[in-house]
Amino acid sequence: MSAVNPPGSPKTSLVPPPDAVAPVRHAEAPAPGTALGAHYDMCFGCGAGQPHGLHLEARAGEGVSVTAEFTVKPAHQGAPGLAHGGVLTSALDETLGSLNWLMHVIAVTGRLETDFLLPVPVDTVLHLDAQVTAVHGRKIYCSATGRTGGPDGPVAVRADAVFIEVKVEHFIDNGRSEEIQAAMDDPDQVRRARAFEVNP
Ligand SMILES: CCCCCCCC/C=C\CCCCCCCC(=O)SCCNC(=O)CCNC(=O)[C@H](O)C(C)(C)COP(=O)(O)OP(=O)(O)OC[C@H]1O[C@@H](n2cnc3c(N)ncnc32)[C@H](O)[C@@H]1OP(=O)(O)O
Repeated sequence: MSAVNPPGSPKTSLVPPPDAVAPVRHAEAPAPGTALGAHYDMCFGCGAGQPHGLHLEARAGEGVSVTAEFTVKPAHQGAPGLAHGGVLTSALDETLGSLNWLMHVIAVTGRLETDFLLPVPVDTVLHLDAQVTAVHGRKIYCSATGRTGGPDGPVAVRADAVFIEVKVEHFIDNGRSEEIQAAMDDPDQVRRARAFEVNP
Protein backbone atom coordinates (compact mmCIF):
# COMPACT_ATOMS: atom_id res chain seq x y z
CA MET A 1 0.00 0.00 0.00
CA SER A 2 1.57 3.35 -1.00
CA ALA A 3 2.01 6.11 1.56
CA VAL A 4 -0.51 8.94 1.20
CA ASN A 5 0.48 12.41 2.40
CA PRO A 6 3.31 11.47 4.78
CA PRO A 7 3.63 13.84 7.76
CA GLY A 8 4.68 17.34 6.71
CA SER A 9 3.60 17.03 3.08
CA PRO A 10 0.80 19.21 1.71
CA LYS A 11 -2.62 17.57 1.37
CA THR A 12 -2.71 17.46 -2.38
CA SER A 13 -4.33 14.06 -2.77
CA LEU A 14 -7.77 15.52 -3.55
CA VAL A 15 -6.39 17.40 -6.57
CA PRO A 16 -6.31 15.31 -9.77
CA PRO A 17 -2.82 15.06 -11.29
CA PRO A 18 -2.29 16.82 -14.65
CA ASP A 19 -2.60 13.56 -16.60
CA ALA A 20 -5.96 12.62 -15.04
CA VAL A 21 -8.73 12.02 -17.59
CA ALA A 22 -12.42 12.89 -17.78
CA PRO A 23 -14.79 10.28 -16.33
CA VAL A 24 -16.70 8.05 -18.78
CA ARG A 25 -20.36 7.19 -18.28
CA HIS A 26 -20.78 3.45 -18.89
CA ALA A 27 -22.83 2.59 -22.00
CA GLU A 28 -25.24 0.59 -19.83
CA ALA A 29 -25.49 3.12 -17.00
CA PRO A 30 -29.06 3.67 -15.79
CA ALA A 31 -30.87 6.47 -17.67
CA PRO A 32 -31.02 9.89 -15.97
CA GLY A 33 -33.83 9.91 -13.41
CA THR A 34 -33.63 6.17 -12.72
CA ALA A 35 -33.70 5.22 -9.03
CA LEU A 36 -30.48 3.36 -8.31
CA GLY A 37 -31.70 1.31 -5.36
CA ALA A 38 -29.48 -0.01 -2.60
CA HIS A 39 -26.15 -1.68 -3.32
CA TYR A 40 -26.64 -3.71 -0.10
CA ASP A 41 -29.86 -4.04 1.88
CA MET A 42 -28.04 -3.61 5.22
CA CYS A 43 -25.98 -0.58 4.12
CA PHE A 44 -26.09 2.23 6.71
CA GLY A 45 -26.41 4.77 3.91
CA CYS A 46 -28.93 3.25 1.50
CA GLY A 47 -30.21 -0.09 2.83
CA ALA A 48 -33.95 -0.44 3.41
CA GLY A 49 -33.24 -3.32 5.81
CA GLN A 50 -31.03 -1.19 8.06
CA PRO A 51 -33.31 0.27 10.77
CA HIS A 52 -30.64 2.72 11.98
CA GLY A 53 -29.65 3.83 8.49
CA LEU A 54 -30.01 7.02 6.50
CA HIS A 55 -32.34 5.43 3.89
CA LEU A 56 -30.85 7.61 1.22
CA GLU A 57 -32.45 7.26 -2.21
CA ALA A 58 -30.19 8.09 -5.14
CA ARG A 59 -31.06 8.60 -8.81
CA ALA A 60 -28.87 8.66 -11.88
CA GLY A 61 -28.12 12.11 -13.28
CA GLU A 62 -26.61 13.30 -16.55
CA GLY A 63 -23.01 12.39 -17.34
CA VAL A 64 -21.34 10.81 -14.34
CA SER A 65 -23.55 12.37 -11.67
CA VAL A 66 -26.23 11.38 -9.20
CA THR A 67 -28.80 13.12 -7.02
CA ALA A 68 -30.21 11.91 -3.71
CA GLU A 69 -32.40 12.99 -0.82
CA PHE A 70 -31.81 12.40 2.86
CA THR A 71 -34.29 13.39 5.59
CA VAL A 72 -32.64 14.26 8.90
CA LYS A 73 -34.36 12.28 11.70
CA PRO A 74 -34.20 12.74 15.49
CA ALA A 75 -31.80 9.76 15.60
CA HIS A 76 -29.30 11.82 13.55
CA GLN A 77 -28.85 14.67 16.07
CA GLY A 78 -25.53 15.96 17.37
CA ALA A 79 -26.63 19.17 19.13
CA PRO A 80 -30.31 19.52 20.15
CA GLY A 81 -32.42 19.65 17.01
CA LEU A 82 -29.42 19.70 14.67
CA ALA A 83 -27.86 17.02 12.49
CA HIS A 84 -24.59 15.46 13.60
CA GLY A 85 -21.70 16.38 11.30
CA GLY A 86 -20.56 12.78 10.96
CA VAL A 87 -24.04 11.77 9.81
CA LEU A 88 -24.02 14.52 7.18
CA THR A 89 -20.60 13.31 6.04
CA SER A 90 -22.03 9.80 5.80
CA ALA A 91 -24.82 11.11 3.55
CA LEU A 92 -22.24 12.79 1.30
CA ASP A 93 -20.10 9.62 1.33
CA GLU A 94 -23.05 7.45 0.36
CA THR A 95 -24.08 9.79 -2.46
CA LEU A 96 -20.51 9.76 -3.79
CA GLY A 97 -20.48 5.96 -3.49
CA SER A 98 -23.59 5.80 -5.71
CA LEU A 99 -21.50 7.17 -8.58
CA ASN A 100 -20.17 3.60 -8.88
CA TRP A 101 -23.40 2.63 -10.65
CA LEU A 102 -22.76 5.08 -13.50
CA MET A 103 -19.23 3.91 -14.22
CA HIS A 104 -19.79 0.18 -13.55
CA VAL A 105 -16.80 0.32 -11.25
CA ILE A 106 -16.59 -0.76 -7.61
CA ALA A 107 -14.79 1.90 -5.58
CA VAL A 108 -14.41 2.67 -1.88
CA THR A 109 -13.73 5.95 -0.13
CA GLY A 110 -10.00 6.68 0.22
CA ARG A 111 -10.21 10.30 1.41
CA LEU A 112 -13.20 12.52 2.08
CA GLU A 113 -13.04 16.17 3.15
CA THR A 114 -16.27 17.87 4.26
CA ASP A 115 -17.09 21.59 4.59
CA PHE A 116 -19.97 22.34 6.95
CA LEU A 117 -21.41 25.68 5.86
CA LEU A 118 -24.83 25.84 7.55
CA PRO A 119 -26.41 24.02 10.52
CA VAL A 120 -28.97 21.44 9.38
CA PRO A 121 -32.08 21.05 11.60
CA VAL A 122 -33.98 17.81 12.23
CA ASP A 123 -36.71 17.22 9.62
CA THR A 124 -34.66 18.93 6.92
CA VAL A 125 -34.63 17.19 3.56
CA LEU A 126 -31.05 17.43 2.36
CA HIS A 127 -30.89 17.57 -1.45
CA LEU A 128 -27.63 15.95 -2.46
CA ASP A 129 -25.81 15.84 -5.75
CA ALA A 130 -22.48 14.31 -6.66
CA GLN A 131 -20.30 14.05 -9.73
CA VAL A 132 -17.02 12.51 -10.78
CA THR A 133 -14.59 15.20 -11.89
CA ALA A 134 -11.56 13.16 -13.01
CA VAL A 135 -10.06 9.68 -13.07
CA HIS A 136 -6.41 8.70 -12.73
CA GLY A 137 -5.71 4.96 -12.75
CA ARG A 138 -7.73 3.49 -9.87
CA LYS A 139 -8.31 6.95 -8.32
CA ILE A 140 -11.73 8.54 -8.87
CA TYR A 141 -11.94 12.24 -7.96
CA CYS A 142 -15.41 13.42 -7.04
CA SER A 143 -17.38 16.16 -5.26
CA ALA A 144 -20.79 16.40 -3.61
CA THR A 145 -23.05 19.10 -2.19
CA GLY A 146 -26.04 18.99 0.14
CA ARG A 147 -28.64 21.79 -0.12
CA THR A 148 -31.58 22.68 2.09
CA GLY A 149 -34.99 23.98 1.02
CA GLY A 150 -34.87 22.32 -2.40
CA PRO A 151 -32.43 21.23 -5.11
CA ASP A 152 -31.50 24.88 -5.76
CA GLY A 153 -31.40 25.94 -2.09
CA PRO A 154 -28.33 27.11 -0.18
CA VAL A 155 -25.40 24.71 0.16
CA ALA A 156 -25.27 23.44 3.75
CA VAL A 157 -22.51 20.84 3.30
CA ARG A 158 -20.08 19.93 0.56
CA ALA A 159 -17.27 17.42 0.14
CA ASP A 160 -14.37 16.54 -2.10
CA ALA A 161 -13.21 12.96 -2.19
CA VAL A 162 -11.01 10.42 -3.86
CA PHE A 163 -12.47 6.94 -4.21
CA ILE A 164 -10.22 4.00 -5.05
CA GLU A 165 -11.33 1.28 -7.46
CA VAL A 166 -11.33 -2.21 -5.96
CA LYS A 167 -12.38 -5.70 -7.07
CA VAL A 168 -15.30 -7.55 -5.48
CA GLU A 169 -12.65 -9.59 -3.61
CA HIS A 170 -12.04 -6.48 -1.46
CA PHE A 171 -15.34 -7.24 0.27
CA ILE A 172 -15.12 -11.05 0.16
CA ASP A 173 -11.60 -11.03 1.67
CA ASN A 174 -12.21 -8.36 4.32
CA GLY A 175 -15.88 -8.55 5.35
CA ARG A 176 -17.03 -10.59 8.34
CA SER A 177 -17.67 -14.09 7.05
CA GLU A 178 -21.30 -14.42 8.17
CA GLU A 179 -22.44 -11.31 6.26
CA ILE A 180 -20.30 -12.20 3.22
CA GLN A 181 -21.73 -15.73 3.13
CA ALA A 182 -25.29 -14.36 3.40
CA ALA A 183 -24.56 -11.88 0.58
CA MET A 184 -23.11 -14.60 -1.66
CA ASP A 185 -26.14 -16.81 -0.98
CA ASP A 186 -28.49 -14.01 -2.08
CA PRO A 187 -28.90 -14.02 -5.88
CA ASP A 188 -30.24 -10.48 -5.83
CA GLN A 189 -27.13 -9.25 -3.98
CA VAL A 190 -24.83 -11.08 -6.41
CA ARG A 191 -26.70 -9.47 -9.31
CA ARG A 192 -26.28 -6.00 -7.76
CA ALA A 193 -22.55 -6.58 -7.18
CA ARG A 194 -22.17 -7.63 -10.87
CA ALA A 195 -23.90 -4.46 -11.97
CA PHE A 196 -20.85 -2.53 -10.72
CA GLU A 197 -18.32 -4.62 -12.59
CA VAL A 198 -16.89 -3.38 -15.89
CA ASN A 199 -18.76 -4.91 -18.77
CA PRO A 200 -16.40 -4.58 -21.73
C1 LIG B 1 -21.14 -11.34 -3.76
C2 LIG B 1 -20.56 -10.45 -2.87
C3 LIG B 1 -20.43 -9.56 -2.12
C4 LIG B 1 -20.34 -8.21 -1.81
C5 LIG B 1 -20.66 -7.22 -2.79
C6 LIG B 1 -20.70 -5.86 -2.31
C7 LIG B 1 -20.97 -4.91 -3.42
C8 LIG B 1 -20.62 -3.56 -2.99
C9 LIG B 1 -20.66 -2.60 -4.11
C10 LIG B 1 -20.31 -1.38 -3.91
C11 LIG B 1 -19.82 -0.90 -2.59
C12 LIG B 1 -19.77 0.56 -2.54
C13 LIG B 1 -19.72 0.97 -1.10
C14 LIG B 1 -19.99 2.43 -1.00
C15 LIG B 1 -20.20 2.84 0.44
C16 LIG B 1 -19.91 4.28 0.63
C17 LIG B 1 -18.47 4.51 0.49
C18 LIG B 1 -17.72 3.96 1.70
O1 LIG B 1 -17.94 4.37 2.81
S1 LIG B 1 -16.52 2.76 1.43
C19 LIG B 1 -15.92 2.35 3.08
C20 LIG B 1 -14.82 3.23 3.56
N1 LIG B 1 -13.58 2.99 2.87
C21 LIG B 1 -12.79 1.92 3.13
O2 LIG B 1 -13.10 1.08 3.92
C22 LIG B 1 -11.48 1.84 2.39
C23 LIG B 1 -10.38 1.28 3.29
N2 LIG B 1 -9.10 1.36 2.59
C24 LIG B 1 -8.64 0.35 1.82
O3 LIG B 1 -9.22 -0.71 1.76
C25 LIG B 1 -7.36 0.62 1.05
O4 LIG B 1 -6.62 1.63 1.66
C26 LIG B 1 -7.70 1.02 -0.43
C27 LIG B 1 -8.44 -0.12 -1.16
C28 LIG B 1 -8.52 2.31 -0.51
C29 LIG B 1 -6.37 1.30 -1.17
O5 LIG B 1 -5.50 0.24 -0.94
P1 LIG B 1 -4.75 -0.54 -2.12
O6 LIG B 1 -3.64 -1.33 -1.51
O7 LIG B 1 -5.74 -1.28 -2.96
O8 LIG B 1 -4.17 0.55 -3.07
P2 LIG B 1 -2.93 1.60 -2.91
O9 LIG B 1 -1.80 1.08 -3.71
O10 LIG B 1 -2.69 1.92 -1.47
O11 LIG B 1 -3.55 2.90 -3.58
C30 LIG B 1 -3.92 2.93 -4.96
C31 LIG B 1 -3.87 4.37 -5.39
O12 LIG B 1 -4.84 5.12 -4.61
C32 LIG B 1 -4.17 6.16 -3.84
N3 LIG B 1 -4.77 6.22 -2.52
C33 LIG B 1 -4.97 5.20 -1.66
N4 LIG B 1 -5.52 5.61 -0.54
C34 LIG B 1 -5.70 6.96 -0.68
C35 LIG B 1 -6.22 7.95 0.16
N5 LIG B 1 -6.67 7.65 1.39
N6 LIG B 1 -6.26 9.21 -0.29
C36 LIG B 1 -5.80 9.53 -1.53
N7 LIG B 1 -5.28 8.61 -2.40
C37 LIG B 1 -5.22 7.34 -1.95
C38 LIG B 1 -2.72 5.70 -3.75
O13 LIG B 1 -1.85 6.81 -3.56
C39 LIG B 1 -2.51 5.02 -5.09
O14 LIG B 1 -2.31 6.02 -6.07
P3 LIG B 1 -1.29 5.75 -7.30
O15 LIG B 1 -1.91 4.63 -8.12
O16 LIG B 1 0.02 5.38 -6.70
O17 LIG B 1 -1.29 7.07 -8.06
